[in-house]
Amino acid sequence: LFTPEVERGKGQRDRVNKTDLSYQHQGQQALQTALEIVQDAEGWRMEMSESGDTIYSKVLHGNRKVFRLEAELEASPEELYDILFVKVEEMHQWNPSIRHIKILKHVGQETKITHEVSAETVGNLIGQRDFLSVRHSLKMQNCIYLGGAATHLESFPPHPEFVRAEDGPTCIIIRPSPNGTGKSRFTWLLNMDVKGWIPKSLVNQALPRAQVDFTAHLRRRLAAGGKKPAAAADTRP
Ligand SMILES: CC(C)CCC[C@@H](C)[C@H]1CC[C@H]2[C@@H]3CC=C4C[C@@H](O)CC[C@]4(C)[C@H]3CC[C@]12C
Repeated sequence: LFTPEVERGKGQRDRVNKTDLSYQHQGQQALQTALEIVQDAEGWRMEMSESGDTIYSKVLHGNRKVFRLEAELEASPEELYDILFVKVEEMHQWNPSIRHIKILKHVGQETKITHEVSAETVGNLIGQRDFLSVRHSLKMQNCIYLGGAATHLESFPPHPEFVRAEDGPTCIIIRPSPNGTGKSRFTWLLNMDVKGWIPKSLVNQALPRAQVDFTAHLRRRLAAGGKKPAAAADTRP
């Protein structure tokens, strides 16, 4: 792996205002920080490994436990970029862990501010959370990087209905699998502060579980191609 020079992303050349520049900077910074976590080889412990998918964990300074999923997916990096970044607003259609996801602001092609609401978990051990994040992408010749971190938007304060959690600094690295198979290597750093008063042991079980679920739903989405789930029947009289 190598660290891209995120400071000089194309977006930087767009004519943008101060706030937009600040969001671009936050996005680039999130990606940079997350890549540094992933690329530090020290201290990772294997949590689980099943049919080629592996989740590692590591405890960072300040006692935060982060999780790194490694998997191979049957799609090109471009296709995954399209599903995970361009069409991010469709994510709740194929991922039942997400109740709602909306782009609140576009900053150039590479940066967006998103609002996400997670679904109730089984038994509702961890209640619904909402997230306000800056999402940033960087496309290199082969690799595609997605970065993200919690952010603020004046026009979008925390909602009293939810506990606002913080996702990030987080990243996804998508690389083509070797030998031109058309598949991709997928690395996802989950670095989340779920907030609220929940036992750490519970959170540390829920997070790798969420990664396993996410990967399963993504695989189902890839197998279904562009097909949308059948629309609910119109029950109006
Ligand atoms: C355990 C409970 C509290 C949370 C479970 C839901 C988690 C797994 C959900 C909620 C919001 C989701 C994120 C929403 C948006 C994006 C941006 C996209 O480009 C890559 C996936 C990514 C980063 C999602 C990963 C999964 C995610 C973090």
